[in-house]
Amino acid sequence: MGLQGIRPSVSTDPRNWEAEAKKALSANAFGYVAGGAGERATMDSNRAAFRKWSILPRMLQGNTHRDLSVELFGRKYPNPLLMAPVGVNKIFHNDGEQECSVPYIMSTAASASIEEMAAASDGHKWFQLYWPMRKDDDITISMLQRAQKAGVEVLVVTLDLWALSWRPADLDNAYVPFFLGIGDQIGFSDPVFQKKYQQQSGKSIEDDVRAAAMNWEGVVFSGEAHKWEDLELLKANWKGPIVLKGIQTVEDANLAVQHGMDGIIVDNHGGRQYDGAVGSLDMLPEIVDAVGDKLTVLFGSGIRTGADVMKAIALGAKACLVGRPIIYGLAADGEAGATHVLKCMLADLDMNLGLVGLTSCRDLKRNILRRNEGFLPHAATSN
Ligand SMILES: Cc1cc2nc3c(=O)[nH]c(=O)nc-3n(C[C@H](O)[C@H](O)[C@H](O)COP(=O)(O)O)c2cc1C
Ligand SMILES: O=C(O)C(=O)c1ccccc1
Repeated sequence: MGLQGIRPSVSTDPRNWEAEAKKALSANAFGYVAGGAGERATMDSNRAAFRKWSILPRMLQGNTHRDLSVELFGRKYPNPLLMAPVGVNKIFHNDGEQECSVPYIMSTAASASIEEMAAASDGHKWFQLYWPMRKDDDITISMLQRAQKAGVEVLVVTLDLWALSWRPADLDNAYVPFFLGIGDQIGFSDPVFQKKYQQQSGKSIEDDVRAAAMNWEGVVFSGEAHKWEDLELLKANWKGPIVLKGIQTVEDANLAVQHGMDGIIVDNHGGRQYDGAVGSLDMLPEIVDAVGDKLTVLFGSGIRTGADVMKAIALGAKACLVGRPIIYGLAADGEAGATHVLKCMLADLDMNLGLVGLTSCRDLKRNILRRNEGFLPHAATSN
């Protein structure tokens, strides 16, 4: 469209998306999406980690046509991007959850029920679990059964948010969207939760949505941590691949293998959960070296450009999760804006892959990268 003189309604430059979302959102909603834990040092490390690697471009490769497809858990995907699970989507735009050629990992904290999201999607379906404590195993099992019935193929279990972190932006704004009942639809529509809540409180959810929201948050973010052995419950109640989200060390990656997991997502929640930590991409190579031939390694946190995707895949990830950029697009222009951001990232990936001489995601190996020692070309920091 740019070549026909039509300016896009949302920028094509990944560095502008956050600012465009800021213009469109309330200060509370913007603080929630753009914010992170503590002084956001983990967020900065996530971006800086990409600058430690540079791509080696090759010429005269005859690679006019490129193939971005990848295979995950025995199924083919048209490209290596996945929409990261993102909760409370309704605070960013009324369109809430949306659909395009990139699979959407439905969040437990989504603004719609599992059944509604599944009905709106004709592609591969993934579901991300915020995992209730053992006293609420019946609710966990109910959510898994609903997801399975709705046609979900892959279960993603998020490990790094069993309690909400210290997030100064939200604390200063006194803003907790899910206490207002936003992002609680999966709980509110769950028959086992409904029954338990009625028995405990003598009330129905509609009687007092705020009280029900507090109760549901107590179920999913109780502040109590699970143990590795607890994964047996999920294995016994899920037919299909299970992927652990939030792995950042070789030790935990090895434990995921020992506990029979099918995949891991090397991801630190986009720096939203703990501060002063290592950049997610910094940990990818050694984790892939340890477990890459035993389970599927996916990557997330800090992905903004096609080059970022190339680096993560060259370092051994099979696909990449994109979080905030899609929400920024959603905020700026609803479903069209979210789709625009994804299309920009895919076009950037395709052109960049081609112009450095590659034909397919399968060509993305470590030998296309050079590690930058010492000088690092500017590490972008967030707002
Ligand atoms: C507003 C927002 C809500 C999120 N909600 C969830 C969620 O419900 N479940 C989850 O596993 N991760 C959640 N995440 C984390 C993302 O799935 C992902 O790990 C992170 O955004 C990746 O980093 P990036 O934003 O730098 O791409 C959320 C992230 C954001 C920005
Ligand atoms: O904000 C988040 O990072 C997140 O994962 C979340 C947690 C609870 C509700 C919505 C999103």
